[in-house]
Amino acid sequence: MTVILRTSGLVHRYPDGREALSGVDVEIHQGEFVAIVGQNGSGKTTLAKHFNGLLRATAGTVEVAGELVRRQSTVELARVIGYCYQNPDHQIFAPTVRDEVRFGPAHLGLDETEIDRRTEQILALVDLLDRQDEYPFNLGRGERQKLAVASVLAIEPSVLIVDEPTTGLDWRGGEAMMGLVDELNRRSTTVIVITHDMNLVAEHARRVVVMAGGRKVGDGTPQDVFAQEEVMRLAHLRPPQAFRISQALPRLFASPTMSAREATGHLPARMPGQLGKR
Ligand SMILES: Nc1ncnc2c1ncn2[C@@H]1O[C@H](COP(=O)(O)OP(=O)(O)OP(=O)(O)O)[C@@H](O)[C@H]1O
Repeated sequence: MTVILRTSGLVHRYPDGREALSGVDVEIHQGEFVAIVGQNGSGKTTLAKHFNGLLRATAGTVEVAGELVRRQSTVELARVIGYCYQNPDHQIFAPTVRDEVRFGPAHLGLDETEIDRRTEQILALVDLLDRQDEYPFNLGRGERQKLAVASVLAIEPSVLIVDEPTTGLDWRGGEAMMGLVDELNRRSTTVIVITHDMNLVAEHARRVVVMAGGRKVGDGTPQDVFAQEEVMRLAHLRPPQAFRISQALPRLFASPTMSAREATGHLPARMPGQLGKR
């Protein structure tokens, strides 16, 4: 599989001296669906912002599509990497939904027919075609999030990075957003999702990179990573409930006196002498 993103010994120090990344090595292949997880401040966003050149490495290297990022212009990088920020309202600026989507391809210098073709196709994909003349801030939160993704997709990037895709959305909005992201990944877009949501990881990602204190502490399939107690402890993460139940069932059958709450790790297991005390 072709490597589309690679960091080697990536260190990032912010101007105030804080070291947010302390030597991160990661490789992402074309077509993957990767979740980057970790608690607040673990370095997820700092890492992702090196992929679109928004941040520059203090030390180490970042390569996008086989070329060092520092040798590529932001326009070149924008063709490969689409970045959707956590809050769509920080991204949206145009007077209409249509103009918002047209901006990216126009900035790339595409001709009008191609811009029109992409705009229509993508607005249809995110179900906003009949709202294209509206002021974007008249849309609901979920629709604004879809618009923010649409405006990135219009550039047809090979890699889509979505920071906390379901934050601020209700259950239906979250499902619609992740349905869209899944669909893009099926159509060969590489997807990187930055998230705290372990259910989302279990349901959608095929690989998970775990960050803690500016370092990569885990990397593997969700099943493998959730089972690594030390990694989960270092990152202060808890596997999703469905995973805990699937792990607990064999223990529950092996030890009929153990309660389901104990088996899934909700409470410490009772010591033999404490049976029946709770
Ligand atoms: N502009 C900045 N200036 C100084 N320090 C920063 C800046 N942005 C982030 N940091 C610090 O760098 C560290 C990593 O932050 P980062 O935002 O990458 O973490 P994160 O894992 O994405 O967190 P969250 O889940 O809260 O978004 C944190 O300690 C944070 O306070």
